[in-house]
Amino acid sequence: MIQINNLSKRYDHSIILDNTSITLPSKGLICLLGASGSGKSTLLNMIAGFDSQYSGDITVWGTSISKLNADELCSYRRDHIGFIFQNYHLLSGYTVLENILLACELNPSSEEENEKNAKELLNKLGLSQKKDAKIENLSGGQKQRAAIARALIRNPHIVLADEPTGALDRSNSNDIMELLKGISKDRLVIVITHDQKICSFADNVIHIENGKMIANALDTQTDRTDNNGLSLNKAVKGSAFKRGLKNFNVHLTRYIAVSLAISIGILAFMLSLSSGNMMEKSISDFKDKNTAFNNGYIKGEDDGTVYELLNSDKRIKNVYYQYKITDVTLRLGNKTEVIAEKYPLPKATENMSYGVMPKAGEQEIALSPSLAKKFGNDIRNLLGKELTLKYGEKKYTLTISGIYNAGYDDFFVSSDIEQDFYKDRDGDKCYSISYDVKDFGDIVSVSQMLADNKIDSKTSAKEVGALQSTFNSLSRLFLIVSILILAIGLFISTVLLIKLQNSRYKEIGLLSALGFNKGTIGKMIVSENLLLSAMSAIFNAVLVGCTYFISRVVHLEILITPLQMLLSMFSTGVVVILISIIASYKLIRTEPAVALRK
Ligand SMILES: Nc1ncnc2c1ncn2[C@@H]1O[C@H](COP(=O)(O)OP(=O)(O)OP(=O)(O)O)[C@@H](O)[C@H]1O
Repeated sequence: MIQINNLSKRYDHSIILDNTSITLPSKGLICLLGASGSGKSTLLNMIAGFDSQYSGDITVWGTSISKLNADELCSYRRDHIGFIFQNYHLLSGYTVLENILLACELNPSSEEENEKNAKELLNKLGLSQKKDAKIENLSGGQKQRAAIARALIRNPHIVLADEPTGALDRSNSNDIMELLKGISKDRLVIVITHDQKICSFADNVIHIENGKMIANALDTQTDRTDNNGLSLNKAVKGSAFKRGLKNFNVHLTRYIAVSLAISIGILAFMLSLSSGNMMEKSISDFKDKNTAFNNGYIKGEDDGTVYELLNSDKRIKNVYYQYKITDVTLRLGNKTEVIAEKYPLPKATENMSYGVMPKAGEQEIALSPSLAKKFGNDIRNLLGKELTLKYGEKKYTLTISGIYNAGYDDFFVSSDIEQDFYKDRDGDKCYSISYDVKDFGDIVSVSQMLADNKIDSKTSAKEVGALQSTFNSLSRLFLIVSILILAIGLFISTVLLIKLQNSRYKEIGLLSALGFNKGTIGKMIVSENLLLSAMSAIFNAVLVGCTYFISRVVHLEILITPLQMLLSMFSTGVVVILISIIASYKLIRTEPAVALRK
């Protein structure tokens, strides 16, 4: 027996039900009639325990459901209520059988037993042929039967049907009503309808008019004994992850689109960060080719001023005066050449034909092509060969490290050997000054400082400056484009996720109506979000891998370090989780009645 006492319901300022009372029997078919907007669905929602925002009291078999907490209401809905929705509320992407079994997921009985019951019910309803058909491929009448099967599968004591025949033709309507009439023999069935002909099936009719429930005398005498209290079993744990996985499969296409959009955005962003790596690679290539890249050369005599200026600058090291030297003998194999006069020359601006400039500490020498030819016709073959250099009393064994472009007989040795040449020249007039810049990044600024002091130095500052400015502009451009791609990716995926979640209010409302509590629904959505995040991270890894592979094939210097790869995957996962939390926050918090109305 259901006792409704002094029930009032208002939405904002409009009163829907106005301090109205009625007692309903435990068995029989009751039709609920009333004008559109009179509050029929509102009343049904309150009896079903979807909506508990009202004043007054609803007592079902001696238990006031108005006083139940959210979890108890879930148990009540799950164990006692079968609800047939006006618009079926069946889940697309799921089969007929899966839709029906959804109501059994929180059932303690075994999966086999539930499936057996579902199949028997489908048989009775003439839907056994369609059990494996996707719900969206069914006709209106078939959908309504599937919805009835879902409402009956747990053999509820109260069946509430909101216009179950609204979308059906007369013959289908009659079939459905016959069915509901049949099951009302041992339970209470309340049917909302606008159709007077449907009322001919009813044992009683309740009218809702001006916020009041009006009925002919209802026979409730026979079920006084049923008022011993509702049995409210503890919530049975459903596998939120299993449900999340199933949902993930159903919405897979949209989830793939979201994952791709985010992964591409983050990949673009990571690539722009990798432009720093490209810069470093180009600098190291430049250094390999031009080993005298940090050397500076200032021609002319000095009274100590320039020397002091260079030595006092922390960015500069290895400052020394250079002098003209004479009578240098070079010997390779059985060939000897004498250089009568050798003037110091700038190293950083020399172009190398083969090999590299001599490096300090390596005992190396570079020759001009005309000098090299005197030791062998194939000058390239000379690289790596050992040569003896004699200057005064000094004798050195040096390896030929390179051949540089010059039209006369000349050579370069590394700064340490060169300084050794000049050991006893203190007091002589210098020809030039040599210095090294410690850091690559300071080459341009040191040249600028010397220019500001009206000192003309020969360095690789122009090349280095050009390299840096090209890279700076490229990196800036790359960063802007990648931020744009990232923003577009984030925007698209957020919109897709919000749209997807908005389309799911009915599904969440339905689960709630079937007795899934907020915690389980929340866990289900979180599981989906985690799966989406994992999928996006994997997509991102695959995209990074493909980009890396393509860059190798087409010889593009795109460098992504393993750490950046991990970071890219990790940030993709985190971004997806954040967006999904934002997109599903409202969804998880929405009350079932509100969710079902959306
Ligand atoms: N969540 C809500 N917020 C505000 N107003 C609401 C809400 N739900 C229902 N209403 C209003 O309450 C009134 C009763 O709605 P209800 O759906 O119960 O009517 P009904 O009798 O079932 O109508 P119909 O026969 O057209 O389905 C309507 O005016 C409706 O606009």
